[in-house]
Amino acid sequence: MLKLKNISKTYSKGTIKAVDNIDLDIKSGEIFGFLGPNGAGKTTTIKMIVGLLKPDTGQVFIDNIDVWKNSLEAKAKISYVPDNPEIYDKLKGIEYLNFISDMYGVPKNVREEKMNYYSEMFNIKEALGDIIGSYSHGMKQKLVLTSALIHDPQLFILDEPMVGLDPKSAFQLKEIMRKRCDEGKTVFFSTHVLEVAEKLCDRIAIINKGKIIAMGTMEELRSHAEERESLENIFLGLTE
Ligand SMILES: Nc1ncnc2c1ncn2[C@@H]1O[C@H](COP(=O)(O)OP(=O)(O)OP(=O)(O)O)[C@@H](O)[C@H]1O
Repeated sequence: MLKLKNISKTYSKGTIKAVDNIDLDIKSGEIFGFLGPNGAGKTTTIKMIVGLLKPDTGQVFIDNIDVWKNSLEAKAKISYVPDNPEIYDKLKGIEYLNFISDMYGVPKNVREEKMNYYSEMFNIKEALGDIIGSYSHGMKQKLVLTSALIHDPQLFILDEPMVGLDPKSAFQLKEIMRKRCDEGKTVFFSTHVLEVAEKLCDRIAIINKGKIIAMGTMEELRSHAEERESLENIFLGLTE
């Protein structure tokens, strides 16, 4: 469903190598966690996947479509929730949801059903008539999550999704992620919360200094880590 082939990205005229020749192959129905310390290259990788940053080298395929050659076709299959919900402060919540639904061509009856369902679940339904500028950080994040789920993407990409969510919303989001994968859809997310990755993910990749240094199921990661048991220990051992 998602394939990265030898992608690299440098910043500051090549002086900072943020992502260094990485490969990933994520299947439909997988929930895949992308872990790494601060500055490891997670956000840069995600931005290359969703078409916001052009890789210096390499290719990204979503459902066998090259993101940088057929970007509209590829983007129609995904939703992206960034780590910082910077959205149009002057719009009302409902206007933003309709705008995103229009972009994805979601029919009126379908969008209404999804908007109701997710905005009720995330407890923001009452606020949809207010302008986004009046929302808290968590409410903006929940609005972005709602908007990202309206067109029922085949690939759901989230950058640090648990940050800023209250425990109930974080629980609900984890349930949504798991359910989507059970339906054969794919979830790719970055996180610093190792317990979430450990409990939720089918597979995990650990990135450090732009390179993938470990990848596999929890079992596979454990088998390479001798007596180290928790993901926290494996992570600390690999990235120290
Ligand atoms: N716009 C930019 N200009 C220059 N350097 C950048 C830029 N964006 C990121 N970097 C650098 O690229 C490297 C990777 O950054 P990136 O944001 O991808 O890491 P990250 O794993 O998402 O980190 P964090 O967990 O702190 O969000 C870091 O060294 C960072 O300082």
